[in-house]
Amino acid sequence: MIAFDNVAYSYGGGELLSEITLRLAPGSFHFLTGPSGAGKSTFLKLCYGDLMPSAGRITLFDRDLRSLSRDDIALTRRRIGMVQQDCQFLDHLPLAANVALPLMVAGKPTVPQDLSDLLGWVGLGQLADAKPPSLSGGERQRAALARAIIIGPDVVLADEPTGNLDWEMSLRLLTLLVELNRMGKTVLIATHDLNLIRQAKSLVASRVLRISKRRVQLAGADL
Ligand SMILES: Nc1ncnc2c1ncn2[C@@H]1O[C@H](COP(=O)(O)OP(=O)(O)OP(=O)(O)O)[C@@H](O)[C@H]1O
Repeated sequence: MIAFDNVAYSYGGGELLSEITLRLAPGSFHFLTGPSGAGKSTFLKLCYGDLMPSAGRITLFDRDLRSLSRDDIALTRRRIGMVQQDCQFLDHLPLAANVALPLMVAGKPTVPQDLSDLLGWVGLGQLADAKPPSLSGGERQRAALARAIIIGPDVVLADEPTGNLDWEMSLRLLTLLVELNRMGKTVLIATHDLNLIRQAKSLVASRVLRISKRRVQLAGADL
């Protein structure tokens, strides 16, 4: 689904990520952890085709990222839902319109019942008409998740989705991501919150990737 073969990445100075070889299998659930500045967001951007590797090969849905045109990358991204660290919204549009935006961009119709079901699923049914500035951090994150999945991606990438949330809201968000995984979606969550990772172990069979010394490796049972 997403495969890295001996991938390296550099923003121009020394290598930030080196010799990364891994596969995210369909239906798998991964955490990505590591200290601040280790390259978690960078890794997700590589998975999203937002950055090109400096060396090695990234394959998205069996196609080499380098061989994809801009249009191909845009199409490929419809199969990958990304929840950004600082989820941005169009503040003048109601929440429902913000969540439905990817459909509009993709030239697909918005089915009101589907949109309403999705907002209900993330617990924002009552806030469909609210403007983004009035939302709490947890509401924004759940809105960002709804927006990331409205187009029906196969993969969901989430960058520190619980970064500013209290524990109860973090668990709620984690539960939604676990439910998505049970629906068959491949999930990758970048987080420095080891408690969240420990909590997830009772909910889902997950693997933990850790960035250490520029490499991405499977973490052991020492978390
Ligand atoms: N566009 C960029 N240009 C140059 N350097 C960058 C750029 N984006 C990130 N970096 C640097 O790359 C390193 C890794 O950043 P990244 O955001 O991927 O780390 P992270 O593990 O997600 O950190 P955090 O947990 O703090 O979000 C940092 O030192 C950062 O300053």
